[in-house]
Amino acid sequence: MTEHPTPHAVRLAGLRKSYGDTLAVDGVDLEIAPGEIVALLGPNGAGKSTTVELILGLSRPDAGTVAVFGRTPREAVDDGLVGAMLQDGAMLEDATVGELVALFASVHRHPLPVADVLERAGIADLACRRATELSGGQTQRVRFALALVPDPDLVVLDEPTVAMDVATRREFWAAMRRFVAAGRTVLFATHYLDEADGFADRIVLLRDGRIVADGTPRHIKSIVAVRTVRATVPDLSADALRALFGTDGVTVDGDGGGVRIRTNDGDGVLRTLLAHSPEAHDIEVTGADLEEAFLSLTTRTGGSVR
Ligand SMILES: Nc1ncnc2c1ncn2[C@@H]1O[C@H](COP(=O)(O)OP(=O)(O)OP(=O)(O)O)[C@@H](O)[C@H]1O
Repeated sequence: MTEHPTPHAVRLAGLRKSYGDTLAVDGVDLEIAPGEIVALLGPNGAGKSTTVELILGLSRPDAGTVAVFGRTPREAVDDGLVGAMLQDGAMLEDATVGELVALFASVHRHPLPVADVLERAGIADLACRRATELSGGQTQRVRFALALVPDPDLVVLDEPTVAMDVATRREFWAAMRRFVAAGRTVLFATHYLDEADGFADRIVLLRDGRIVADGTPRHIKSIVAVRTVRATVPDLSADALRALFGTDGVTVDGDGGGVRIRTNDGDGVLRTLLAHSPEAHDIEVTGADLEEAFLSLTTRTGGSVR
């Protein structure tokens, strides 16, 4: 690992990027310390890929700055500090996997040995396969191998496990864990909440190009403290339920036959429900999982919940 004179692996300040009328990244400030494993989580169009591209220097911000280990993205990539795995990274169709890794290695100053890369990415058995003979999940793993070639201190991955089945996904994260054990920094964009929860030690939640939450998975869950209250409520109509609970931070689905209320205040909802519905029964209150927190955070109107 390279000794770095900066406390930040990644530092984004006031970052903005538009495409025409679309504000893809809208004032992002983010500092990632060396050794952190950070998930960029957000719905479609939240700005994850755009942020990743800016960090890698693949596009330039309209405003704000990007520093990677205190350097410009370009310098960091040229110095072999960054490995990237993008959603649509090019593959040479005529080359074998081994040849492709060797080709990548030939353009880096201090590459890992090809066999080492294949081993670390868990694809030694694919070395003689041509790119055209790979499944979607295998192609993803080859892209991961290419990201490891420079023996980078920072790995940036955009939706790395797309097209991987459950077993391949598990192997991928196991390979990733081995790779980061030496204190490397990882930033990955994902839709998969379970992956962010299971692999990252910090989740940065993006919505509409802005960071709406930033913290450990536990913190993300605690700041919204979402509870789901389910009940059969035969004596209240759907309208009456919405009138009772349809305030900020509470969503009501279903009707009296089977209602589901998502709220930050489970106790309050329960008290109100019992006060207004003597016939309410089959009441069940469940705690937040990250999916609930995510839905709550990404559908809430208004400001940030940092
Ligand atoms: N090259 C581009 N040209 C025009 N608009 C773009 C371009 N790239 C992204 N956008 C727009 O910018 C916004 C952010 O897109 P981005 O791909 O960064 O989001 P994302 O969170 O990665 O989404 P997804 O999960 O669907 O990949 C979207 O509204 C998208 O349509």
